[in-house]
Amino acid sequence: MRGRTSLYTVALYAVSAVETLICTGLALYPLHQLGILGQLSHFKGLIQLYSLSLSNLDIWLLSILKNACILILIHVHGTRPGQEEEEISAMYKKVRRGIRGTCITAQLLLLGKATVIAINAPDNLVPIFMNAASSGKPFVGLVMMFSALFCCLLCSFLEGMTAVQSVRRMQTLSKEAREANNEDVTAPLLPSYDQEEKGKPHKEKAVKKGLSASAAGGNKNNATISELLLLSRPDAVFNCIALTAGCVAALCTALVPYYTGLVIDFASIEPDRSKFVSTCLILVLVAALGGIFTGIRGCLFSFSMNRLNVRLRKGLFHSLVQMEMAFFDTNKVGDISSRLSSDTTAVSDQISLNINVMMRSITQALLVIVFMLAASWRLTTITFVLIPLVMTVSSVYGKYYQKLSKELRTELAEANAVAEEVLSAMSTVKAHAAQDSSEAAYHTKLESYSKVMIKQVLAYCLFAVINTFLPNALSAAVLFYGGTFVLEGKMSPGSLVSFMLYQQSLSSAFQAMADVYSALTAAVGAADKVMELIKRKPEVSQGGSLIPSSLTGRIEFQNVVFNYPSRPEAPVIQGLSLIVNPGEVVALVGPSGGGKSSIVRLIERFYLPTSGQVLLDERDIGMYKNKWLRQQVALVSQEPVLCARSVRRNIIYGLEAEDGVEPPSNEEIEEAARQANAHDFIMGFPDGYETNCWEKGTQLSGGQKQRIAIARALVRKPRVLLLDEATSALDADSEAVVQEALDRIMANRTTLVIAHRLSTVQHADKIIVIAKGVVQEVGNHEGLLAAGGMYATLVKRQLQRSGSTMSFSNPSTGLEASGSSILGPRGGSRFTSQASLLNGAEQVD
Ligand SMILES: Nc1ncnc2c1ncn2[C@@H]1O[C@H](COP(=O)(O)OP(=O)(O)OP(=O)(O)O)[C@@H](O)[C@H]1O
Repeated sequence: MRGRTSLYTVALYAVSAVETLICTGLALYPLHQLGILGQLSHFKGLIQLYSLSLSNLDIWLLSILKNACILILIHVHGTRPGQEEEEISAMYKKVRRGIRGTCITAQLLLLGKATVIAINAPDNLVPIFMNAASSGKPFVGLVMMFSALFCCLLCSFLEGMTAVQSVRRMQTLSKEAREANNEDVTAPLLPSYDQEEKGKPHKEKAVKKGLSASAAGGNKNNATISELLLLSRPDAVFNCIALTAGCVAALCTALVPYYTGLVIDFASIEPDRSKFVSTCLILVLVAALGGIFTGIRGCLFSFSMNRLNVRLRKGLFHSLVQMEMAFFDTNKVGDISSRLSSDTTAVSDQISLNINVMMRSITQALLVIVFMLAASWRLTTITFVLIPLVMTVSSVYGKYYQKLSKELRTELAEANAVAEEVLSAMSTVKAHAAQDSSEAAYHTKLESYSKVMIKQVLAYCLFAVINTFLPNALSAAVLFYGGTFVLEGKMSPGSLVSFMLYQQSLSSAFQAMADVYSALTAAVGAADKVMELIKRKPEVSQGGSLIPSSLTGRIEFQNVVFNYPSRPEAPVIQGLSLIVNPGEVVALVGPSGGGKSSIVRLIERFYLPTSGQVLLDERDIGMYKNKWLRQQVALVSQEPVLCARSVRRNIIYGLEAEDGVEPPSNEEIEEAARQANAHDFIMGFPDGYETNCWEKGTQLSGGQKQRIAIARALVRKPRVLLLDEATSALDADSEAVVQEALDRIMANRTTLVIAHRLSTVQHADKIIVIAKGVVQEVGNHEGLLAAGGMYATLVKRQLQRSGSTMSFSNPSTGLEASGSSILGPRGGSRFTSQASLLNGAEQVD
């Protein structure tokens, strides 16, 4: 941050210093050459020198005034303290406007001077400079004047850019400092490094939040056009060859008007048949070469465009799969997939296509300018006065278009998210007859999208109108002055025709550049989001490098405090300490929202605790190598997600050769499936283990999916098993089969079970009752019933709700319970009760 701020400020000072030096040199050197520098010490002499028509003193003065204005604006006006946020923001806006206004005024004055010289300067220049030249001194007055003009013009552009960026940066820092301090602070435009440092963590936090980071934390992750161009670096070879081909093609294009002019002169002004024929042949040859090299250039650029597209998608996908879970809590899947599909294509297409056009246009423009200067420097100057106008229109439009483009993508992503949500939950939509409201929601989103799209279309129309008018106006002006020069005998008709063709060629080059600029700025809108994601570092690291030779499976929570990053104000776990000994089966029960699943997520390291530690075998869980940890700690969740691939590949998900591990053998896969009660039904499929599960396992029942998920966990031979309501979504029959498998696999493993059903938890070695992120009770089923606390109440409520005839003997609560199905041994038939601890819990809460 500090570097960037310093860079802008340093760049501003550097450009101002260079400009002052060059302009001073170019203003004083001619006077020195003429031996009249001494007159500068007299005020009268200075006025006289300034009035010389080819003097550069006015440019020098203008440059000094401009630099002074910009620096004064930043230092004096900008350091005034503001009271309110709006005041400060308005002040920065004023300063930026002032800087822009100063630069534009200077640029207009410079262009005005160039026009006046081009129209009025006599052919023999000013005698005084002619005398200097004839006296043998190497001095060309006009060239120096144009150098001074060009230098001042260029520097004013650079100063404008750096100064505005500098002010923007300062505004962001000032805002961050205010937010960090949460108190009224003065808002100097040139912040101290202290302020920058204060703003830093705040901004980093904002960036970490996700897709909306740039809105909160400035433009750190914003892709700039130069960043987009850098993305093409790996294709540098192809681009270089394409560029060379483009240069040759541009040279050929630039030669066409030249030979056209000669053909006209040899046909009419100085008739010469043989020269006429040979020039025509050369013209055809030049045109043919131009065509061939244009083809080579286009082909190579298209090739690199496709490579870039693939590279972008790979980079983005790589970045996405590394993201921590909190990222997916705050970013919609629709938005993310839109980045991956349309935005990457937009970026790569726009970049390569526009690099192609940009290179061609720049080369073409440079060559054409040389030819134009050779044909007529006056007409060239007039042509160039109008160019900044076109550029200004393009830049203003570009910014607006970029904003609209970003808005449009966001609207589209939102509409897609709604559609995706509805389509992926079609059964729920139909079951609730929510088709109409779903359609209405989608229509609303589409309407907002259409509104932005209409704005974008109108913006494009306006730009097209202006962009078409300006080149034609330019042609008319050039034709007028060119015609006058021909009438005055200063130019041949052939040269005027050549010049007009050059000018058209230049116009098309600039037009293309303007188009490229606006298209690139549109690509920046898409690239902003893509680059933001590619560059984003995951908040939860991929883990350490520890791979111990054995693992007992002891889990310990040491005073863990946790809240979800997306809801920092809502504590989920508050000072939780618990120990699960190796081989123990521990059940977590408690009211809904109490934090049970969050405990499992912390063990899985989907999230990091806010404070405290989660230990596995007395070491912080983050120290273990991620891949190894995922094999040792297996999770079976309530709704297992199967992928559109074979049953076999679903079972060994994450253990394939591409994952960098030795894939399990067929025997191991089948053994895992047998233990999960899945082998028989899998073999019942026509293709057995090669049967495709289709997207999200749509062709399998809930129980079948769950058993494949259990096999998936078992094939890893985990030491720790996490069962997060693994049977709660199943019907009684499926639950029976799945529960039987679970009972079997729990043996000899540390198992943490979350269950709402009494049948699942009552035989656990230890039952931990969690409510509001705090351990309320710990004990076994009988002990907790006897204690008559929250667990006993939960059980009581459950039995009442289920209408069960079962009764517990519970002296303290007075509950009478019986029923062999519930009280049966572990591994036995313990699944007949459909009563839910959750139901009871809701009332307890
Ligand atoms: N991804 C998330 N982002 C933000 N808050 C969350 C997230 N997941 C859960 N929560 C919140 O954390 C709290 C604890 O949720 P958790 O899923 O751990 O409860 P639970 O005890 O497992 O509940 P249940 O028994 O209903 O599954 C709840 O208030 C919930 O709203």
